[in-house]
Amino acid sequence: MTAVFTGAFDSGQPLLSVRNAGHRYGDRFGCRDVSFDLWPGEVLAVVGESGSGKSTLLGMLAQRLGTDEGSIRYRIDDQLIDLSDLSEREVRRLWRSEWGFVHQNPADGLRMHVSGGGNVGEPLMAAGWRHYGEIRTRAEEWLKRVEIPVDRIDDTPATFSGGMRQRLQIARNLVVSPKLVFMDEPTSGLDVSVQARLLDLLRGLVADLGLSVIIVTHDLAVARLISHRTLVMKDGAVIESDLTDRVLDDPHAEYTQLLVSSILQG
Ligand SMILES: Nc1ncnc2c1ncn2[C@@H]1O[C@H](COP(=O)(O)OP(=O)(O)OP(=O)(O)O)[C@@H](O)[C@H]1O
Repeated sequence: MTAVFTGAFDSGQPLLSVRNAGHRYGDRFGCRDVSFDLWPGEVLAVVGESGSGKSTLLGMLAQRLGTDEGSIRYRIDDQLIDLSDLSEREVRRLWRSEWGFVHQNPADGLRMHVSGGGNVGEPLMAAGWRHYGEIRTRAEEWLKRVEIPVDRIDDTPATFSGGMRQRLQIARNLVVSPKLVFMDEPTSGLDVSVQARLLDLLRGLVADLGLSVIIVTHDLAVARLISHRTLVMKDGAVIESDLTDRVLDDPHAEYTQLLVSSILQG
């Protein structure tokens, strides 16, 4: 079953607007001529085989890689602002209050020697929360929400299972109610049964919080389950993009047909 988009098209403007954007490594483009709009509450999957440019695109959107051509605009106070016009300080503010990034490897997004509760509480402190009791209460709520037993609150993620670590990383990202969350293969390091449970949880949270998400995955089943729309990449370019059901049930590009049929045969 695909996620059903009930998002806020009536909000007038997209949250993110990307036009002809590209990033170059030396004299070669890692991704090029990418254009799309992302709406509030919408989940966009970026799929394609290894080397197709998914990570480059995500890195560029998340301002970790430069935008060498085209533009990436983000809605701030009802205006679409070109992200390349923002200062580093303004981009840091977005990370503190409006953006999240869920890494494939939870260790890249967690502080492994800080307690589980501390990992969830830190972003709240960075956002200005000062009252210890309130921070702890909110951390407990989020541990429950991501199905981590609250009696593990003082344990470090180094003592958690892979699935628990990934759920903790999700809680750390979502506790400050971001608007836009980037996800880089968030389920791919996990066992299949753990993946299914995590995806289910993620899908529920994303819908409840009305998050906009850009999720990179090589797994079309993940795209099917969680995303409203899918971009298919090949050789750094977007070769097909549409509602996820349409792309997966009736792929137009020959490359997408191959991707889909290789999954069906696999
Ligand atoms: N740091 C880099 N320096 C030079 N070229 C790079 C660098 N990172 C990626 N590339 C090239 O950019 C292109 C896109 O790579 P990218 O990592 O974005 O693909 P991907 O779809 O994310 O692959 P994977 O699924 O394996 O992570 C590839 O040709 C790759 O070799």
